[in-house]
Parts: sequence; structure tokens; C-alpha cells
Amino acid sequence: MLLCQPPVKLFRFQQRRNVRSLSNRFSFTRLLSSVPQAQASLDKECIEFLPWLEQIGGAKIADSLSIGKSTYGRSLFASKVIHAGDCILKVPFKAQITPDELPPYIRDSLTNEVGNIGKLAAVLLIEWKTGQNSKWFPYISRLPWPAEMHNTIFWSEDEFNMIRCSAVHKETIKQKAQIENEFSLVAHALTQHIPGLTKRPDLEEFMYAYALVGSRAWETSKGISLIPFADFINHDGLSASFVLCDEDSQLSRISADRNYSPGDEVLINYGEFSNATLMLDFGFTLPYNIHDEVQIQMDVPNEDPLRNMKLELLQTHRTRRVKDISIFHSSCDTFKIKEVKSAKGKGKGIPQSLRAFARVLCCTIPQELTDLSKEAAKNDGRLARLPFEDRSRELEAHKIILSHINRLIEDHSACIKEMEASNCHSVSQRFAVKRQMARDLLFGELRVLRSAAEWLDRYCTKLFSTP
Ligand SMILES: C[S@@+](CC[C@H](N)C(=O)[O-])C[C@H]1O[C@@H](n2cnc3c(N)ncnc32)[C@H](O)[C@@H]1O
Repeated sequence: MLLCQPPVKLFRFQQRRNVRSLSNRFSFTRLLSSVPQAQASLDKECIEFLPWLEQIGGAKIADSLSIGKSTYGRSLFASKVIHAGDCILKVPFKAQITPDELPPYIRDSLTNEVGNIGKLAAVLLIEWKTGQNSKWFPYISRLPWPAEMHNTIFWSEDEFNMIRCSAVHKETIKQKAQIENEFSLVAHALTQHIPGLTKRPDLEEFMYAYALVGSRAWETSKGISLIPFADFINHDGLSASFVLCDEDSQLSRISADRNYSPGDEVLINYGEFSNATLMLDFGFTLPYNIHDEVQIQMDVPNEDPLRNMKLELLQTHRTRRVKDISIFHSSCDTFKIKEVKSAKGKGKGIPQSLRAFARVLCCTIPQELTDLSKEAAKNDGRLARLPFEDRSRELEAHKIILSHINRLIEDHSACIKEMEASNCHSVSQRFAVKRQMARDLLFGELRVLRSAAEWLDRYCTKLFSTP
């Protein structure tokens, strides 16, 4: 999902014109198997779309942008000279779609088990079922087609297998299970409360709606909002343009961070997302993503006689506190490693929380755990943040992490090797896109892992080289 500033973030998916009815539009077998033919004139789309949205919003939205086609689907282009700092668009809140659009009786019947993405996906389902009578038809009929979306939840088994060594694999399975769970609640509520609904929505439709919302809604004061027109803009990780939400004037706006000449594609920054999050939630990756990170999970072995005591201690002290912005969940045994930047071992190194976890892991008697707990109470309450005085224990703790990371490096190298070995030219375009995404993901994670392994190696060597 996307982030507005403050506090908006793009949630963690083009269309054919002259759609006769939405039931036609959502003939899924057809949609899933083919990308639509060439679009009707895109300038014409803009001529029709923006005045329609300005009518809904009751205000001018943009006068220097037009909708066009980019390598990455629909996008916005400068139609006039734009100077850095110019406000390029303002979308009034009333021209945005939020979960509040759900009829109250449906909203009430959806429990907290259905999150904001699921609720907004339900709004899309209802609007699709309403067809051309939907207030939002000109917008929803301009959203990307399923065949244009590459989120990992849509990957086939072979495609999915390419990324089996990454945490994205497990997170995709979790996300699918969550969508299925929310779908059963939404489908039940819709069939119960929408009298004209002749056919129960199906899971594929809901997954598509869910992925659309996840890849183009911003976090706002309303929970999340689809911001039509703004959500035609593509992402540039280096851009300093963000969607800003102005509660006082009740509108979302974007200012240019650079000069644009007529015809230039206008880009904004969705947020600091790793390729793992981008592929899971947005269905794309960046070739070199400075925000790449690797999620690793460490276990306290079942055969460890102090297992229960260690788990209790870790839980009490919560060795890890991370502000998660994506579906990737945190727990006390899951850690995110970023690229360790400095070749000299300066910089942040690997997370303190992971090093603390490893120190706890290598305790062998209850007294050592009690000592760690006392030490935490004496300091800032955080467990095992100080190096062990006994250097061989400190070495042992860091070797545990190093061997875990080395295993992940081996797994990633094996997956990459297998993928490169199967690199033939006769694959479909869709498969080629996914393979490139898998490459971007795995090479990025490998870079992060190698930097962490190098840091650990240096740390271990230093332990015994300093007096
Ligand atoms: C908010 S929408 C942007 C408009 C979108 N291109 C469309 O056709 O409606 C986000 C989606 O655009 C595509 N996209 C945006 N930035 C991209 C980029 N840098 N590389 C590849 N795809 C991108 C992805 O499919 C993403 O899920």
C-alpha cells in the first residue's frame, strides 16, 4: 500500500473502452489468458476521464498532465512545461474511493477480520456488479486487467518455485490464505445483503480486486483511499514527489520534484519498499533497489533444554520491534537485514535484535539467562544488547548467525543457478516478466546477505585480533 505524507502511503493493479457490461469485463478465463489489444486513443481517454473526475470532485484537478501509455501500463505525462515545486494535481477527498462507500449494513456485517484492503476490494466488487450504472464506472473500467498484473499471488507453481528460497514465497502463501479467509466473509455479506446479486462473487474476482487495491490505494485518514488519476502515476524510487494529504483543504496533492518538458513521464515515489514488498504487493521490482532487505527467521531448537526459558525471556523482552509497512509481519524470531554499506565494517552492521537473539541462543545454563535478564533491567530493558565479556561466547553467538546467513546464500545461489540454467528464449512474455522479477529479487537479497556475511566475518576476526 502507498503512503501519503502525512500520513498517506500507497497500499501494499488498464482497461478496454466500450465495455458493454462488467460481467463481460469480468469474464475471467478470457481476461486471465490475454492482455487487451491496443488501447483506444489515450489522449481521448484523458479528454473524457479528467473532466468526469473534476465534476465528481467539484474542482479543477490538473491542467498540465495527460494520461498515456508507458512501459508499465497507464501513466501520467506532462502536457505542458512543469517546474520543480509546481503543484501538478489536487484530488478532492470527495473524488476518492474509501471503505466508507460500503453500504452500512454490509460494513456492519464485516468483522474486524476483514481489513481495509478487503473492505475496499468489496467496494470494487459491488461497483463492478453495478456495471455502467456505477458512479465510479469511468474509473473502474480504466484499471489494469488481471493479465497485466504480476503480483506473486497470481504466479503459477513453476513461476513461484523460482523464488522458493526467499521469504516472499512464504509471505505469498500467507497473503493468499488471508485473502481466502476475507473472501468467504465478504462473499457471505454481499450475497446476504445485495438483493439483486444473482451470482456469488468468486475468489478470483476478489483476489483481483484485492491486488488492485493493494497496489494503488494510499493510507489516509479514512483508513485507505483509492485516489483516481493520482494512481495512474508510476513509481521512481529516487523521486522526491509524494502524495500529500491536506485535511484542512480536504484534498490530496502532488508537487513536482523536478522540471518536466511536455511529453515527459511524470513519476512519484510510492515509499521505501524492498523488491520483496514491491513484488508481493505491487507486482513489480526494481533492477537495483537500495531498499532491499532479507527477512530471516531463527529458531530456538526443540532439543535445547533451556528452550522454554529462552522463549519466555525473548517474548518478555521482545528482542525485536519493527515498524512494519508491508504485509511482512514481525515476531521475536524474525529479523530484517539490510545491506551493510561500509566495507570497513562501520555503519549499522546487522540488527542488534538479531545479535541479541543469538546471544540468548548460546546460553547453556539458566544462570546465564538470569544474568542477561538482570543486565537488561539495569540498562534500557533490552535483552542481550552488550557483547559477552567472554569473547569465545560472543564469537559463538555470531557464528550461529553467520552459518544461518551462509545457508541462505547457498540457497539463493542454487535458485539463481537453476533459473539461469532454464533460461531459454521460447518463454511467454508474462513468464519472462516474472523471471526478471525473480532475478531482481534474488540478486538483491544475495547482495544483502553477502554484505551481512562479510560484516560478521570481520566482526569475528576482530574479536580475537584486538587485545
Ligand atoms: C499506482 S499504479 C500506477 C498506474 C499503473 N501503471 C496503471 O496502469 O494503472 C501501480 C502499478 O503500476 C505499475 N508500476 C508502477 N511503477 C512501476 C515501475 N517503476 N516498474 C514497473 N511497474 C510499475 C505496477 O503494475 C504497479 O502495481
